[in-house]
Amino acid sequence: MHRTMHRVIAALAMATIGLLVWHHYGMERVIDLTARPDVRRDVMDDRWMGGTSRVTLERRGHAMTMRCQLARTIDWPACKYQFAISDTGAGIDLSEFESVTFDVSYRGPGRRSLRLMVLNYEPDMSTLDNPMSQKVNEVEFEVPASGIVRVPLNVLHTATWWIDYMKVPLDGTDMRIDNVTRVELLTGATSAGGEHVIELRSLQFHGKWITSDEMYMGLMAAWILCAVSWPVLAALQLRRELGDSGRRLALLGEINAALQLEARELVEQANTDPLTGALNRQGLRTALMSTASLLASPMAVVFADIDHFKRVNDGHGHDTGDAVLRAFAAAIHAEIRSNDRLVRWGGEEFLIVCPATGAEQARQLAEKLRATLHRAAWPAGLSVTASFGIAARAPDEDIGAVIKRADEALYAAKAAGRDCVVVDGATPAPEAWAPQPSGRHYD
Ligand SMILES: Nc1nc2c(ncn2[C@@H]2O[C@H](COP(=O)(O)OP(=O)(O)OP(=O)(O)O)[C@@H](O)[C@H]2O)c(=O)[nH]1
Repeated sequence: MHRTMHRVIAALAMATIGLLVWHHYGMERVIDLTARPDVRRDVMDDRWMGGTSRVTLERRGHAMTMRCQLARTIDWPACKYQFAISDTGAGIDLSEFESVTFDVSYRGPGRRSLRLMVLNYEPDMSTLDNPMSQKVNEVEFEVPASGIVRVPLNVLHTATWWIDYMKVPLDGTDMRIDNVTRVELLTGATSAGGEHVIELRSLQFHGKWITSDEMYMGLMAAWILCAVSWPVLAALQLRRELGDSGRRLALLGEINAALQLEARELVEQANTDPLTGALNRQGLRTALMSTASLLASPMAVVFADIDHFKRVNDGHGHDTGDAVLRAFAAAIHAEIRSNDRLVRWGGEEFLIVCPATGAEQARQLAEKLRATLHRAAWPAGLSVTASFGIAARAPDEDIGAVIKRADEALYAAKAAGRDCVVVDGATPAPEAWAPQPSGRHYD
């Protein structure tokens, strides 16, 4: 943003300098009365006022030559060029013009002077039926024998004879050239009698397309706008940046939350057996490390192993075997407490870690599970039983050692004929030798 503003200021500075130079040396607007097709050009002598001067006109292209036999037989004898711009009262605005130039040659007796009259139509005092009612602004100036004369327009003044004639109040006597309908160039007021030959090659009004005042006002407005807009733009930029960083923060928050969720899911996946949803060995390790109460005495471990599971796979296919494993884990999960942990130890072998549980309680749990398996409905109409080995943890005993003892008890249960519960170091409960349940069994 700052770079943009610097560029704007540099551009504005260059535009300012360029405009000032251009305004000073160029930007010129010219109205050429000797060339404009809508201007009627003519000459006139003083016979209409009772004088006896005589005038003739020769034209050569845009150049005009007025031959005037000036006769001083009246008070104000004169010959003149007349440039009629408008007969309707709708003239041209010369108020923004600065000067008028005459490319002229003058041959004649006495002083070489000319009078410029600029007639301004002002609706509050001028009427179309009386040409004299237009305000007469005039100035008299010396001219060389031949050359260009430049007359500044601000030396024009309202003719006193016209003010007298029109009886204009004081506040209406200011020089105005904002609605010029006629321009006249006359012989001087005191020109000597005799022949005056005046060749006029051009009569041009010069001004600028933009007045100095307009230009300075415009430049000032541009600089003020620039100065005011700087802090406003800076504030807007700041707001946009704040909004952007807010949005970035929100996005980062969302990404963070998604990553956390993903990380949680990954941890869960790493700790869970995908087939049964039970913990895997890594899951048990994590649970033991994060939940100290799991090992609080008394605690027991129950090993459960599906009997003759190989026959399920062999007889009904691996998919049915998987379904049995899922149903087995679900049946056990439904029976254990929420603070017990079910772990798939491998294959068809499961471990139940039971905190705050003694050997007898664990045995009762295993019996309950055994009965549940008997009652459960299994895929493909199968009957599924399991053998259970139990070990209770001695104070300060390593968990690995407890699991090993439970495994040995399980081995004993298998050896004892399966579908029974064996407690490590204890005589298996009488139910361990209970008769086989009815229904299909793989023996
Ligand atoms: N469908 C399926 N079978 C599995 C999976 N993991 C292990 N098994 C099978 O489980 C069977 C285990 O067989 P064994 O170790 O002989 O045990 P068993 O047939 O249950 O016999 P006992 O334990 O002595 O009653 C093997 O055939 C393994 O292929 C599993 O994820 N899905």
